[in-house]
Amino acid sequence: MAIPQVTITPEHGSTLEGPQEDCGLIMDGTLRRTCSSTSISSTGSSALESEDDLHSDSESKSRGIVTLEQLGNPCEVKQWSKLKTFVHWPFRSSLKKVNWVQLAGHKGSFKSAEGGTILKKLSDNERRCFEKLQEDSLLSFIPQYHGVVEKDGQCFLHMSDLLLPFDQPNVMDCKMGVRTYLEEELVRAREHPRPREDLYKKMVEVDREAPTAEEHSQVAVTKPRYMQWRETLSSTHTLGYRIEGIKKSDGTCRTDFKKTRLQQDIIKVFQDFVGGNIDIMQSYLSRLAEIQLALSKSYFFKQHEVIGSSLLFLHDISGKAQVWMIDFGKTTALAEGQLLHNVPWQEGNREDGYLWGLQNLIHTIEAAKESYSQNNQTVPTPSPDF
Ligand SMILES: Nc1ncnc2c1ncn2[C@@H]1O[C@H](COP(=O)(O)OP(=O)(O)OP(=O)(O)O)[C@@H](O)[C@H]1O
Ligand SMILES: O=P(O)(O)O[C@@H]1[C@H](O)[C@H](O)[C@@H](OP(=O)(O)O)[C@H](OP(=O)(O)O)[C@H]1O
Repeated sequence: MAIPQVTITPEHGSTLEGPQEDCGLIMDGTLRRTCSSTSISSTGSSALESEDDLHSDSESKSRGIVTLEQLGNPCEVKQWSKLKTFVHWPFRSSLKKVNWVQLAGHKGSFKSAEGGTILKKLSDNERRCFEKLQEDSLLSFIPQYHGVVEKDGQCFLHMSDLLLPFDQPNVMDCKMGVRTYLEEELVRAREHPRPREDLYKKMVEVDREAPTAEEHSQVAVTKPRYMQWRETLSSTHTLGYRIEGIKKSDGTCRTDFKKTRLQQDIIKVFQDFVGGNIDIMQSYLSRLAEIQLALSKSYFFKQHEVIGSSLLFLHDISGKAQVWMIDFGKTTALAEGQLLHNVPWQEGNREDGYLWGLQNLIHTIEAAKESYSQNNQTVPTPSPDF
């Protein structure tokens, strides 16, 4: 059976503000990570699966509202702890389509499953993280994990859909840390540079002057070079986090944050995201404080270089607001030692600046809350008696 294709469609009523990226494209459903291509050597702690397998110039990123095809039957869902081997997923031939929001990541990575769950293309590295996290203090802050399912040689991580409890959710993806590439990607690019034309194109789309003369002549840049450029252009370097995308309940979605770097600009974006709702800002702050506490207790966190992971913010009109930790595809175990996550990165120390970024993110939201309250203080109406 052919792998179902995923189609991105603009949701009814969506308006495209500013330079939108990709909202409304037909996605290439080609599987990037198959069971075989994702297997990492048994000795490997490496999160860097063969770079050639992991990307192709024809693939692109998902930015917005997607329609997921629905696979499977909830009866087959098994708890991860009971799962000894991959579950063979009972794909059905009649597939329903489900509207969903995917603000970042690779196109075609997700499928919908029944019972409020989703399937994400397997990366063995992410699977290992989910398995280890089942025993960790971070468990309450990650999607519920139901194991790996397999069909026709293609494997998926099965997890809860965090959008499910929300009615027309507002969603924001914040990529955490001061660095978005693994140290091993850097080493590899140095040893075997593989300049990429697609990354060059993405770079000149934003800034024609960004590539060096050599890169211009090659019409290509290496991935670490591209990733470092993205980090300095956005707030990743200066604040330790960056906004990747926002989808609001009115259907609008924005992913044009590549140049959003200054705290004052992020504050405006955040205030707009929450519609100036102070209670929601406070709920987000409380949840981030809980995450901060859980991180301080987490054995997993101390032991892993957390790269490219995001905090997913969700709220809706009912006032419900949650933050979840997602995307452990590039979260890599240390062979020895522990990380602090709040000291500067120098090549070799594997620090990722996650905690520093989280602290800055909390400060930014506090500042957003304060400035909103100051600017919108209700002046008491003078009593007619005076
Ligand atoms: N469990 C979930 N529930 C709801 N939405 C999710 C969930 N996991 C991911 N998403 C959505 O999908 C998007 C991409 O997720 P994720 O970062 O895990 O994908 P990825 O392909 O690993 O990304 P990247 O290529 O940047 O590493 C998120 O921004 C979010 O909108
Ligand atoms: O956000 P942009 O500007 O589109 O750039 C992409 C982004 O940094 C992704 O995180 C990265 O995937 P990984 O995190 O999986 O490395 C991807 O690399 P890729 O093209 O090699 O997939 C980049 O192209």
